[in-house]
Amino acid sequence: MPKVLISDKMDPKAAQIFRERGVEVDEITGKTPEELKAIIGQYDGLAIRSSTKVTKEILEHATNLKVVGRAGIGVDNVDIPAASAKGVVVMNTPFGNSITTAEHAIALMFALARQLPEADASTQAGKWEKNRFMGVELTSKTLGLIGAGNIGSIVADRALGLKMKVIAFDPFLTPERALEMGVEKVTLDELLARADFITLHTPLTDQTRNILSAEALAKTKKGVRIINCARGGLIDEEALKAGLDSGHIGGAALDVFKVEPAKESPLFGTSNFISTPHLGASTTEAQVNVAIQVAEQLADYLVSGGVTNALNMPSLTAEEAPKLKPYMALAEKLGSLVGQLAHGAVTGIAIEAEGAAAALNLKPITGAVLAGFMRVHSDTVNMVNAPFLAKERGLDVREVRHDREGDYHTLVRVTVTTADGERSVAGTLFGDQAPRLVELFGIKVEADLAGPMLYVVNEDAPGFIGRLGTTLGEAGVNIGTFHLGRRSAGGEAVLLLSVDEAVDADLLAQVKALPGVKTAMGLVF
Ligand SMILES: NC(=O)C1=CN([C@@H]2O[C@H](COP(=O)(O)OP(=O)(O)OC[C@H]3O[C@@H](n4cnc5c(N)ncnc54)[C@H](O)[C@@H]3O)[C@@H](O)[C@H]2O)C=CC1
Ligand SMILES: O=C(O)C(=O)COP(=O)(O)O
Repeated sequence: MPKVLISDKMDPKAAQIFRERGVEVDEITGKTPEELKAIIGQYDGLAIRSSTKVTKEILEHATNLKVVGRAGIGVDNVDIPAASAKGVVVMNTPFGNSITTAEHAIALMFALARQLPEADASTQAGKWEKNRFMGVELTSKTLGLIGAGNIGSIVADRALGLKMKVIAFDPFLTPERALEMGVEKVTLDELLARADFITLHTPLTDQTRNILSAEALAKTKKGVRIINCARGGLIDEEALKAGLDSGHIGGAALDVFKVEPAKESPLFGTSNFISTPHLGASTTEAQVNVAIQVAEQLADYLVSGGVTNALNMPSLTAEEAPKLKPYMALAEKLGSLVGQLAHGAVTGIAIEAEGAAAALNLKPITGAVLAGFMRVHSDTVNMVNAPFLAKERGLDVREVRHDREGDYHTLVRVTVTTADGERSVAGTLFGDQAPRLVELFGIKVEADLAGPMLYVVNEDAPGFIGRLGTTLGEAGVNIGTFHLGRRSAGGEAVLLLSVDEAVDADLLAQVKALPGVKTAMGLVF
């Protein structure tokens, strides 16, 4: 039974779903990295929010880990390249808390416009300072969105309802989408110069880090009010403090900080500064949504192989997974076969699908071919990290679908390109389930690729099979299955034998010495 650790506070629905889906679950929150390292080895899955930092060191100790699920959106607390390199799938729940977070941004905008927290504190202190708190109206003001994705567009929708003018800076925002959203697409400098309120809704990446730098803040309109419900590293906090102190910045509301938990900050106590402790996603509705989603997604992956919302792997629905499973087994065997047989550096690999296979999602099939191909040289390769490793090695990977009907109702062909040219193998599924090799380097064969095997290429001549059988028999090697194919009578023949134990170097040398043998190799599947 797969075992999952919930390491951050999560709605109880998550644990309930895991149990209902046959996944064992432990809820252990608030662990230090050292404590987490000590226990993470027991788990197949890890469900987190933003507190747990899934670092390279943690992943090194996660010997059984297959999947990390983020109950929320931002995954800057997960070292995705390290997870990919280890073959761990990373998933998030991209929509579950977006409305809630957008509402928090709007709430903070109102709070800034009317200085609600300071007015509240003063009133409750018995001061009744009616003349101290003069606010601004939102109607007709310009709201500048930095980042117009899911949350940014909900914020835009709400702001338009408040009769604000919305302008947006997002390099990936198309003019059509801007039109549909009812916002004006602008450059960052234009946004800085025109916005009365600025709200940030981008992930934290190398491009967005410090996007509101001291220099950018200096370009803003005097009196601008800034809201950040995205990530702390997007704003230079010291420059923000200086801007608030000088009065150039009229107000700032931060839900997120560069260092969290933010127990101290030069910003605390500054006039017109409001803060909340990363509460953007903290509503009952959003937490139920993300808890259900993350548990369903992790359970799907661990129980049936379904992949949803993965950041480092193509999606595969829980319905598709059982259909694709035998294809992935076939693909992995074909990848392994070409990996074991290829001589010299492989520069390209093509995956072709014919018949029923052509209608399938090819990404997982390609991942399985690459995993089989590269596992020949490394034990730690799987479907998740194989495409990344292939890219790292500069392997040119191609996927081709053919409409044509071939000899088989379904066929997957894998062709590798080496300095010596192209070589291909092809396989089908018998009864839609059992992987079978049907073609090897242009020769028709029919073989089950399983366990230790012996591969022999020889000149087709009478008596050869007998001599080979005797050689193996004398060495005490039992033959399980025997598959033969040849280009033409008397031409090149290929033999694939499954053997009960791997053929050792001595025996291989004897086989190679038999008359007519061109190549002989031991294979393992
Ligand atoms: N405070 C909180 O509790 C929460 C914070 N968040 C944060 O909000 C962020 C945004 O979430 P979503 O809108 O769902 O993500 P999203 O992926 O739908 O949208 C992000 C947008 O940022 C844009 N973007 C990327 N690089 C950019 C750049 N250099 N300049 C301008 N725009 C850029 C993208 O094109 C995209 O449209 C998340 O990454 C997360 O960090 C999300 C949920 C809760
Ligand atoms: O979903 C996100 O990106 C968030 O920042 C929410 O964080 P949390 O789950 O509340 O720790």
